[in-house]
Amino acid sequence: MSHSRNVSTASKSGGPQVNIKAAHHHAASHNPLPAAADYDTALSIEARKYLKTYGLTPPAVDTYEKQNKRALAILDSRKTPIEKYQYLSILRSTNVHLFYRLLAQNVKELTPLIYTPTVGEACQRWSELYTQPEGLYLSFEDKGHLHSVIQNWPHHNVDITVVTDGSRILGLGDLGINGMGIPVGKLSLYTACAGIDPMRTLPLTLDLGTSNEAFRNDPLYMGSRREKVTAEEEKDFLDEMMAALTERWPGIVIQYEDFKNPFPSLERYQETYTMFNDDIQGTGAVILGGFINGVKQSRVAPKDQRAVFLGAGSAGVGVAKQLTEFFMKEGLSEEEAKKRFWLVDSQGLVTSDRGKLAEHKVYFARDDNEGKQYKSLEEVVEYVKPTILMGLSTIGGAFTPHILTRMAELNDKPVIFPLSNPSSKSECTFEDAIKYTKGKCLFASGSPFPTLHFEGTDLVPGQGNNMYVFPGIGLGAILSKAVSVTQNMIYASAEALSTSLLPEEVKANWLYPDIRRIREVSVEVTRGVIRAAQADKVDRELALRNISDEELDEFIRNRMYDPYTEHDKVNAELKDLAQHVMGSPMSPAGQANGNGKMASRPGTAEGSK
Ligand SMILES: NC(=O)c1ccc[n+]([C@@H]2O[C@H](COP(=O)([O-])OP(=O)(O)OC[C@H]3O[C@@H](n4cnc5c(N)ncnc54)[C@H](O)[C@@H]3O)[C@@H](O)[C@H]2O)c1
Ligand SMILES: O=C(O)C[C@H](O)C(=O)O
Ligand SMILES: [Mg+2]
Repeated sequence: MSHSRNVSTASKSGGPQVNIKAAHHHAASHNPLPAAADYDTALSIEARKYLKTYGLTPPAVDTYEKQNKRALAILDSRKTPIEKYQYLSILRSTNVHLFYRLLAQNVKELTPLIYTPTVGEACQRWSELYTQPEGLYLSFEDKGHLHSVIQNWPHHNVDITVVTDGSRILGLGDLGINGMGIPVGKLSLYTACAGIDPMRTLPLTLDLGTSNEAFRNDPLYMGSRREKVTAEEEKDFLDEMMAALTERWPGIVIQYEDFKNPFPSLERYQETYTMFNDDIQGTGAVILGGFINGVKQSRVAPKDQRAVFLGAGSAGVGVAKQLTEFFMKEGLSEEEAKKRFWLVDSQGLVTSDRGKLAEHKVYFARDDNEGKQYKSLEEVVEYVKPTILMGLSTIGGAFTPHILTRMAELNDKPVIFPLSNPSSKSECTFEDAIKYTKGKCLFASGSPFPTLHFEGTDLVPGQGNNMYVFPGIGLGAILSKAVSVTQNMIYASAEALSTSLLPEEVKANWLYPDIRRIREVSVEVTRGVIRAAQADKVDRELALRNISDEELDEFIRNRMYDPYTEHDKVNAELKDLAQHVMGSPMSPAGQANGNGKMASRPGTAEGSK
């Protein structure tokens, strides 16, 4: 991600410096997609003249501080989370650097607005609230021509895409093309958390029909009104899409997100493409990362753990598989390890004698139930007497006061992880978990909950959300130029996350590091992922093999997009350029070469990184 082709400008006293590369691109192509800072009020007067935007923004040159202050005040004046979400979306598309500067300074406060829980409502209302393009839509009708639709994406370089078919958006069901909020949101987190260049990301939503009848009948719905295509049709479509994406961008990393049944495509593509499934693998890794720290605190040995999972879907099975691998590394045989898990779905305890099971549930099906079937979670808890309760069921409130109380009777430190998103689907709140376990539980939830004052202390809830790992998995795959994303790379992300806590975070019994440190945490996760790629020999950036961990960390940091320092790096180039093109000091645009036209500017076109 060298920025050598960029140009930027700076105020003379070391004030804001603003990238004008994409502005040029924008002016040339009228690209309405997120573009850098074209009309940034922090642009110097010289830059505005150079860009011919002089006069199109208010005369004063803003500092970053003023911009932040103004944006936060506007945000504050918007009353509802969705209004704040809308303002932030507009900010991202009109001044991408300001958006990420704001996010960098307020990551804890703004993440719930750009991501879960607010993104859930944004998706439910996407077609109602739609105002601007933010990603690429591929329709089933485009089959046979996906390659040419993909050519329409206006940015020449893409490092990573997040793709959904909208069929299982958070715990909100099939939202069809309204699911676009998820790729957009996840990629914002990629930039905020791991410094992936926002101009090199592709939010991608597939319109393969929807099983959501209300949407199909909604006049405002912006997707096709067909029923969801068959699994076979979807497979053919995805085959074409994978080939077309990698044809245009050979190094692209492809993250699958929020597909109703993502197991077949993970199996089909994971060895031939640089791809992973975030709901199975990212979730598995993030929960393992927190769990490793939880085990240390609960002091229950793996062989004595008894984990009840409410929800046996992509996330439930993904997490159970990841914990199984951990138990095996801790000395259990595979058979012993998988016996530590009791999965419960909408039919009750998953047993091998209860009738035909979906393929992904077979591995964990119990065969020691002696013919008895357990339907409710309460029954299962009484039967199993678990040490761990995981929620990946999409059923808000499923961890009832009675169940939470029981968990505290059974354990000194019960692990209570209500992981379903958004907040309305969380199996319990932080407050209830603390109240009914009398403050004993080790807690993490998928969506954020506020700090709680309990018996004289402030308790901070852990957030077991895959946003702690997927940014580092993606960046690690990009920087190592991995040909595939291996299971060891996923596992390494969990280990790196678990060891990323500061001594004071460990002392405070946190399971996850402070989200405000996410960029540093992502450096550690990225390093772990790169080292695992090297061990598995799937890396193609061979020079990284022989450098020390410290050097690798430095390399990773240097490759991260930083909305503050981005422009420092290229500032010198602008000065050179200004002299080369127009003489110095810069003269107003339009007078540059005496004929009313700008001279051609070397190094400003996209496509040469
Ligand atoms: N915290 C995170 O990082 C994270 C990551 C991925 C998914 N999730 C959340 O996990 C939830 C599930 O995601 P998924 O991809 O596994 O979905 P999925 O549709 O694949 O699985 C849902 C599971 O819940 C079960 N279920 C539904 N109703 C139930 C009921 N009444 N009682 C018991 N089980 C019931 C289903 O049978 C199924 O096994 C979603 O809310 C999602 O937002 C959270
Ligand atoms: O999107 C999230 O916040 C986590 C996860 O990927 C989910 O599907 O819920
Ligand atoms: Mg997801």
